[in-house]
This record gives sequence, structure tokens and C-alpha cells, in this order.
Amino acid sequence: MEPNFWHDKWHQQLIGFHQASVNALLLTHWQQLEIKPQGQVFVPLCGKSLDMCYLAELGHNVLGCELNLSAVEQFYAENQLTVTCEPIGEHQFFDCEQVQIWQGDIFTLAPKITQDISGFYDRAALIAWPESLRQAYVKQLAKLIPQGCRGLLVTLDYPQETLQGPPFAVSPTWVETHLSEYFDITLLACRDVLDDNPRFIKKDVPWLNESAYLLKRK
Ligand SMILES: C[S@@+](CC[C@H](N)C(=O)[O-])C[C@H]1O[C@@H](n2cnc3c(N)ncnc32)[C@H](O)[C@@H]1O
Repeated sequence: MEPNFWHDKWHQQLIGFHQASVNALLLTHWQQLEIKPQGQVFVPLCGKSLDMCYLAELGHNVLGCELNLSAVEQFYAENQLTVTCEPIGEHQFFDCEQVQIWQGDIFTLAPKITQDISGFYDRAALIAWPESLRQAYVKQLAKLIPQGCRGLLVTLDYPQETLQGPPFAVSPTWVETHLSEYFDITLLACRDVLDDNPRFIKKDVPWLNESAYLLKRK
């Protein structure tokens, strides 16, 4: 999506993607990745996700990237975290103990920023892109993730013609086709979550699968 699409959503606080509690698949599957507690974890397109607080509580140093300034400010304010901010290149770097966020475009984030990460977590990031931009995002993610690094990917899949994204439908076949060049992929879980998603029920979407994948950078 164009940057203004997301800036408008944050401006109007139309942020249905934001979860009021930690993602259930993160809670269930993160330990399977066996990432050392002190390891740095990258969260692309992080929004103001509470999942970052959960990862920080596990001991990880969390490194987010988020386009929208207000989202970043809300994250630190709502979690009562004292933060400093400095412009670095075309990004703004928000620094506080255990959660740092690069505010700006993920496509211009330099790989040296993420060179020391031990893990990554993509929830509602891959599925935020329409098909036309998704492959470019995968390429950029692959540039930012060092070899051997493991991550948890959470996707949604549904009949795309029944609803206009985001979130966009990303099938297991799409994941296999477009990510296997860069990552070893293991499907950890797949379940129908239609009952928990009134927006999809209202649009008569017949099914909605949420999946969790373990990715390991080749
Ligand atoms: C669907 S939301 C998901 C947020 C978060 N992962 C969560 O689970 O709540 C997608 C987020 O990506 C951000 N975003 C969109 N394009 C971006 C870009 N080019 N670089 C960095 N962040 C971007 C948006 O502002 C939005 O907060």
C-alpha cells in the first residue's frame, strides 16, 4: 500500500489490525524457534504491537521498524516507556531499554542495522502488502535477515475475492513459492479463526485460516 494509506489509518485511528493482547500463536510457538533470550529480535512493520513487549519481557532486545510516527509515539507512551529519539539518515531512531524502533520506510533500512539479530517476528506485515508489492517486501526482508536466523511468520488466508485487503490473503502455496528461495519453511499451525473476526463474517467470507510458520534464513 502507499504510505499515505497507512498514515491515514493511523491518523483516523482505524487500526483494526492492532491487538489488545499478545498474539496467541506467538505465545504458543515462539519457544520452538530456540532463540537465545538475550538475542535481538527484529519486528518489521511493528505498529504499536504489544507483542514487542512480550518479546522484551522474555529478555530479547527488540528492534522494530514502523512507517508512521504517531504509531511509534503511541507505543512508547501507552507502555509508559521513556524514550530518546534522533534522526539518522531518513529514519528516526527511537531508543529505550530493550525496545528500539526505526521509524521510517522498511525499504530504505540498511542491512547493517539488522546484522546482529538472532530472530524475527512477522505478524500482519507480509499480509499487509498487496500481491504487487509483496514480492518486493520478501526480497527486502531477505536482505535484512542474516543467514541462519529464525523467525515466526503469522499469515491469514481466505478467498481474496470476498474481501478487499489489507489484510491480504497469503496461502501456504504462495509462501512456499515466494519464500523458499530465501528460507527453509516449516508450517507450525493452521486454524480457522473466522469466528473471532466479525469484519470477515459481515462480508460473508466463508473461511479464514491463520497460520504460523517457522522460517530459517538460508
Ligand atoms: C497491518 S499493520 C501491522 C502492525 C503490527 N505488525 C501488528 O501486528 O499490529 C502494518 C503496519 O505497517 C506499517 N507500514 C506500512 N508500510 C510500511 C513501510 N514501508 N515501512 C515500515 N512500516 C510500514 C503501517 O504503518 C502499519 O502500522
